Amino acid sequence: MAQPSTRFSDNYEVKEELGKGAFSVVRRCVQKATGLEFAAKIINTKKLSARDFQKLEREARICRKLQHPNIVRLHDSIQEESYHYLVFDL
Ligand SMILES: Nc1ncnc2c1ncn2[C@@H]1O[C@H](COP(=O)(O)OP(=O)(O)OP(=O)(O)O)[C@@H](O)[C@H]1O
Repeated sequence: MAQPSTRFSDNYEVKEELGKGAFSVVRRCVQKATGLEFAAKIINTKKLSARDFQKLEREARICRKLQHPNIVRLHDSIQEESYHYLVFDL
């Protein structure tokens, strides 16, 4: 049987909480391969309605396109079984 995907925890070490959003917790994380630090916005997708889930996908799609010195860059976007991880520059 296929193992559930653990792409986030395989690749990042989760550290302290940096802040909270309406549907998310933002935590500092360290990319294991590089030692680089990022801010991971961790969203419990089990609590989201279908509409909210669409909004989350839209947010990720838009963030991926944004390139501006005053806007944090979306580095990675990972969907696992119960959580979605948006990995931003810290
Ligand atoms: N890239 C980052 N670096 C450092 N801290 C961050 C970063 N992103 C978010 N935070 C912290 O997390 C808090 C919540 O993040 P953000 O404002 O993105 O959430 P939100 O848009 O309110 O959330 P939601 O999408 O759940 O409604 C911020 O106020 C800030 O303290």
